[in-house]
Amino acid sequence: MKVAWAGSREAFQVSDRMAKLVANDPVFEKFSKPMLGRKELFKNTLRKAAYAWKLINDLRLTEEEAKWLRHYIDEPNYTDLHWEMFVPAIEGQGTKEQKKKWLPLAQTMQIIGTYAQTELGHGSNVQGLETTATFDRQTDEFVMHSPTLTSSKWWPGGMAKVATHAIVYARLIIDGLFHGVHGFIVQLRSLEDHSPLPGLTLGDIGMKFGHGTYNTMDNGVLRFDHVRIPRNQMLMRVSQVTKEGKYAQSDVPRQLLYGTMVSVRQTIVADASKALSRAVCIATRYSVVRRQFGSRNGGPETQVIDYKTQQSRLFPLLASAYAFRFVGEWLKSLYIDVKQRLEANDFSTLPETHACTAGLKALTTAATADGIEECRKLCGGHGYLISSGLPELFAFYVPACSYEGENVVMMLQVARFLVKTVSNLGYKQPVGTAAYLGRVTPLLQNNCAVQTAEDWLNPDAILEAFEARAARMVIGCGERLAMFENPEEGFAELSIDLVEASLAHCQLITVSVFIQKLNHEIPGNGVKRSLEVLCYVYALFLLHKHQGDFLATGYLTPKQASLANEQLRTLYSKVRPNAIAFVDSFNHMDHYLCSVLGRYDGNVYPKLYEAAWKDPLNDSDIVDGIQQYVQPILKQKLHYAKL
Ligand SMILES: CC/C=C\C/C=C\C/C=C\C/C=C\C=C\C(=O)SCCNC(=O)CCNC(=O)[C@H](O)C(C)(C)COP(=O)(O)OP(=O)(O)OC[C@H]1O[C@@H](n2cnc3c(N)ncnc32)[C@H](O)[C@@H]1OP(=O)(O)O
Ligand SMILES: Cc1cc2nc3c(=O)[nH]c(=O)nc-3n(C[C@H](O)[C@H](O)[C@H](O)COP(=O)(O)OP(=O)(O)OC[C@H]3O[C@@H](n4cnc5c(N)ncnc54)[C@H](O)[C@@H]3O)c2cc1C
Repeated sequence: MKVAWAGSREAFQVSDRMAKLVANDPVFEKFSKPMLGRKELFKNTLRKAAYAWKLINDLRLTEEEAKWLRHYIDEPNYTDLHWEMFVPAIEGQGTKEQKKKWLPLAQTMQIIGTYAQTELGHGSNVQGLETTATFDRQTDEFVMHSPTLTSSKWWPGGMAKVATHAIVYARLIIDGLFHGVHGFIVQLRSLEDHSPLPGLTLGDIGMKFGHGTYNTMDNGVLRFDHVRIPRNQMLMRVSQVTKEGKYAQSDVPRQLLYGTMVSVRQTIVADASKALSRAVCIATRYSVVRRQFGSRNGGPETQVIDYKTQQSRLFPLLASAYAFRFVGEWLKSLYIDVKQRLEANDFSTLPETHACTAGLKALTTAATADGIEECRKLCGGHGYLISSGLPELFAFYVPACSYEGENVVMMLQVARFLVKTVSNLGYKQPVGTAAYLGRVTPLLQNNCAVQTAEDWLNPDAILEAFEARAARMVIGCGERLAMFENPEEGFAELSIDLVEASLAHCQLITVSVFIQKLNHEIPGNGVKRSLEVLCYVYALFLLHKHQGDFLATGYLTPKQASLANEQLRTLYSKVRPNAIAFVDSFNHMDHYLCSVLGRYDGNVYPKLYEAAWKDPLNDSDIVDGIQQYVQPILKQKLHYAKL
């Protein structure tokens, strides 16, 4: 099961080796992080990042190994932006000459980059960005400027104190004419003494939600006061500006300017399963240790995992972790394919890839953020302690619902893709994840054939149910949209329904990828049979949660919906004996979990007791402030006390 989770034996070995390397190196200790102030926290992260870079070089780690190493260090920092956004932006949007000049510098970290797109006034609406890049023909330069307060770049990670360079997105102006938003490579700091270059205002945007997690990152603010950069620092794969000031667009679609976001959204989907599996591992292990009620004849109380209600909250999350792992893997292969096509100037699959990365990013991050919080509640009161590992994990994870495309905005992008697919149905056969929309007649006409709870243990029945629900919701939206004279007005008016239809489409993708994985990629019977149970749990849980959709579209009868729920209850009993094996298969080490409740050895209570004594308040019996502020209250005889 560990190999099935990792994707291959080799993938398991790489990840396992890097997890151990990090766990066994005292430099990467992280239990004390919550006690550090912001400056110490930040410096500590700089120290770890520098040490990690040394290890990567000394041990000659591969790119894959380096990624795992950074992952297990488990502290957001400037290197994330450098490797995941700055470098890919140059790779995807730079010309051959630009790549030749900038990539070697970036790949050896002689320069450190960030991705400066979002501004104080605009994040989602990229075309609304206000920073300007005005071409000056006399000097063959662009003049970068922040004309308003709201045009201040705001949020880019690593920008406040570390990055030496940034890809800055700005409106291109030539001879007073706007030519849309483009990316520019801008140097931010001196490579000698790290001071900000003239004309730039740089700073940190302030503390963020949680304590020891995202505050390790220096998210920054940046303002330009007429800063000049050479013309050849505009990323020119998509559009070019000549030294005469002529603007030209190549055959490459404009959307490629957004290509870095597609790449990172794919990574975020692949990472969702890491965060969810971590929370589920903690909650499952603790639910086996924790006992409440049910003692008979002085025997032990019931393990809380044996309560059906606990199972009904926990096991769908366990199943979701596996579903997200597999859909993340699938999306990665889709992305690798599109990347190769883009390099060869084949842009045909870009719209579908954009819809998949946007929609699955929204689906997986929302479910993971909610799932982590549910896991905290599944651990009762102790889940609220920092030492449970869950509050910090939640604080770290929850911004994923906003960054790299706010989730609702992303679902609306999926809706645009679906509406377009439906409106082209007459003359263009949909393919890939939208292929089912090419079979609308049977999907709209046939109803569910399930008659018993056992009938739900059938991948074909499940797939057809999810396809019919999505098709009916999408087609329904299409029909209602057609009633509007102005399609954009219609889209805005129906946006709530469109987001729900997009969610149905994305859930269909996750369910069908899970089934596909079982049918074609899991060898042997033992692992396959166990995963099958989780696959059914995932699908029937979604069906139960969204039964309103399935009933309202007329595909299911109330009786069939209730049979699905009956089957789900039975499935929970089948998950229970393997619950610990399922979470052990994630291969998460105690260092990575950073949770007293989720310890591999289950030794929760003594360690929880021990951890409490490490709190700085327990350094002495009488702490600073008691004599000054508490003793006087005790000693004074105040007015009301006399009455
Ligand atoms: C660094 C990360 C490391 C590891 C990952 C793990 C953890 C992450 C850790 C930390 C996070 C750190 C960094 C976070 C960074 C950021 O957040 S960077 C900023 C990200 N910003 C956004 O995501 C902005 C969201 N907005 C947009 O993407 C777009 O503007 C839009 C809302 C999608 C589209 O806007 P609009 O409606 O105005 O449309 P147009 O711009 O006119 O688009 C027209 C057509 O193009 C299609 N389109 C849009 N985007 C894309 C795309 N990316 N690829 C392909 N096609 C695209 C759009 O659908 C339209 O199509 P049409 O309808 O067919 O014409
Ligand atoms: C931790 C973190 C790290 C970040 N790192 C970076 C970085 O490195 N570089 C960078 O450039 N940016 C970064 N960002 C910024 C991030 O990309 C944006 O915050 C994100 O894209 C969301 O945009 P917004 O803040 O403008 O949200 P808004 O769009 O203002 O969202 C506010 C609300 O409006 C709704 N809304 C907006 N538009 C629509 C619409 N058309 N229809 C319906 N509802 C709508 C949204 O659903 C949401 O509920 C980071 C943000 C965070 C939190």
